[in-house]
Amino acid sequence: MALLELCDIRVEGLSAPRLQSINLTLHSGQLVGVIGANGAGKSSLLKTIAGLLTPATGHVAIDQQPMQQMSARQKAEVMAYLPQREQPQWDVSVIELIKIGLLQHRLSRSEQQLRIDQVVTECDLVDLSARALSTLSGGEQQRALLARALVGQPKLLLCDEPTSALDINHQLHTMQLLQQRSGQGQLVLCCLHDLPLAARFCDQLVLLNEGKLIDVGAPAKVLSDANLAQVFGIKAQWFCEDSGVAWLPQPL
Ligand SMILES: Nc1ncnc2c1ncn2[C@@H]1O[C@H](COP(=O)(O)OP(=O)(O)OP(=O)(O)O)[C@@H](O)[C@H]1O
Repeated sequence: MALLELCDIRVEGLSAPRLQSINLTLHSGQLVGVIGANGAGKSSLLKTIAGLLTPATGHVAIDQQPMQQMSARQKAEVMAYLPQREQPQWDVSVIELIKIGLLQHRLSRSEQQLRIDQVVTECDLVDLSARALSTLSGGEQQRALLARALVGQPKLLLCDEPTSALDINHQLHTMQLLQQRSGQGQLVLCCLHDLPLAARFCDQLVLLNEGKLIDVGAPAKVLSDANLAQVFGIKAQWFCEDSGVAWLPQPL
């Protein structure tokens, strides 16, 4: 059964629609990469699913339930959203930030502590947990914000460029973590600019261009020569091993 359904979504922009004619059905237990050039509509798609942008037409359903009919608590229980950029409003500590991710969840104190300890370890925050957010580097803040999104173990996890500020070790670790979460049954949807990373870790890719859905499917299918040329204006040589994927991109 589909966890997420988008039906004929259109989101208006200033001079052109940010999203148009988007139809998409995704199932639980998948890590899905959203790819496309700057301005393609990736963040707009995640914001629409998160309920932060209201479509002019169409609807979003999560677990068969139209999102417009869901209360704030229901939404918080079922999904978490990691924005592309977030300037934390309060200079809380890492632990206090992570606890915000549990506010709408009814859990015992011991279960809360278990979940917090788990994400602190998973996001490599053990030595940073008492630090105020303002004292962290950009990548450390990104890991703290990811921990806040992970801690509620939502059915639907929306991550907008979760690896953009991370060093290579933390990029790999974060993608493995997201893959692990999808393996446990969550649907993880994440915007990525790093196409080899997307090809290596994602079960499916969603390719957007100028607000339209161009292709959906396995990375090998979506990262075709024709799609790379049309959307990014590049050609690429790919090197695929069991241990990973690399590429040599060139402008057309
Ligand atoms: N607040 C806004 N109001 C109007 N238009 C917007 C707004 N934010 C973004 N847009 C426009 O919507 C389109 C899609 O933007 P979006 O941020 O979704 O792209 P993106 O694929 O996430 O890009 P990037 O890779 O640069 O993050 C772009 O044309 C952008 O200029």
